[in-house]
Amino acid sequence: SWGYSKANGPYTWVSHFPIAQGSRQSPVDLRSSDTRFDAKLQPLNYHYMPTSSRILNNNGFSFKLSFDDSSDPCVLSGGPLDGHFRMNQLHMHWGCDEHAGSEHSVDGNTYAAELHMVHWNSSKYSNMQQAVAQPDGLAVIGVFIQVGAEHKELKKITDLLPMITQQDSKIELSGLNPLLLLPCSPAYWTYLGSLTTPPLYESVTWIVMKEPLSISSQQLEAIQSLYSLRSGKHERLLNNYRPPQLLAGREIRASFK
Ligand SMILES: O=C(Nc1cc(S(=O)(=O)[N+](=O)[O-])cc([N+](=O)[O-])c1O)Nc1c(F)c(F)c(F)c(F)c1F
Ligand SMILES: [Zn+2]
Repeated sequence: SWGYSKANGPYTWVSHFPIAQGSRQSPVDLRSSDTRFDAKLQPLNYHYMPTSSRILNNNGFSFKLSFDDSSDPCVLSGGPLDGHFRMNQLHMHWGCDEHAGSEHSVDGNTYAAELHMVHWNSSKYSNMQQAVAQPDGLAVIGVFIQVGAEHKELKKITDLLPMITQQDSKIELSGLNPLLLLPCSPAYWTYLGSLTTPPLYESVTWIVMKEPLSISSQQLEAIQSLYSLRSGKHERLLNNYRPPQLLAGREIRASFK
């Protein structure tokens, strides 16, 4: 199946997922020459509260936190969005060194990692599975991550990663507050794009926060070590980020000047 190695990585995905060459693929380079300040963009509106979740090592080389979105859900609205979007899960993309690992880039600059908070359109659809392939089905908040001071809230996740190094292992985590995973500044870019992993559905309204979060180098190592521990031997570390795709005439709007 697909992955991130030479044999099954991003440049091979088109053979099983032809939409990989579609006209609204993600990620993209957020080039200032392609972005336009849009004064009509509303502020983002989060109704996020501490919630219970489960961390799953979903394929041996990444992890995702699934939220129980049946009880009091974490809901996103405002910004470029019509209606309410319920948070379904969050996960990360990263690389081998601290200067590459994010999926989006800013004028060609990449960060150590990128956090994705995946929400589905609960105003129009009844569950994630129904929404995931619809053009207005998903909203994903992307948050850049750089190495610096330790991040207390992300520590609740990075401290648990050594316990889920085996594929399909999972662990409960309650009391994570997604609000604390967002940067202080409300500034964001938004554009219409896709999932960045197969099946690459063109169903995502992307909202990429301008201000990065900082995590400690120990926290980044805990994230990066998820892969090498799985294979037992100290294999080359993994990159699980897709390279930038063609903007193909799309506009990127900025909520800030
Ligand atoms: O865990 C993942 N889940 C996931 C990703 C996206 S996404 O990355 O396409 N996205 O849009 O954020 C969208 C949805 N979704 O439900 O919509 C997802 O469930 N994907 C994932 C993965 F399977 C890997 F093998 C890997 F190495 C990695 F880094 C990953 F991020
Ligand atoms: Zn992602």
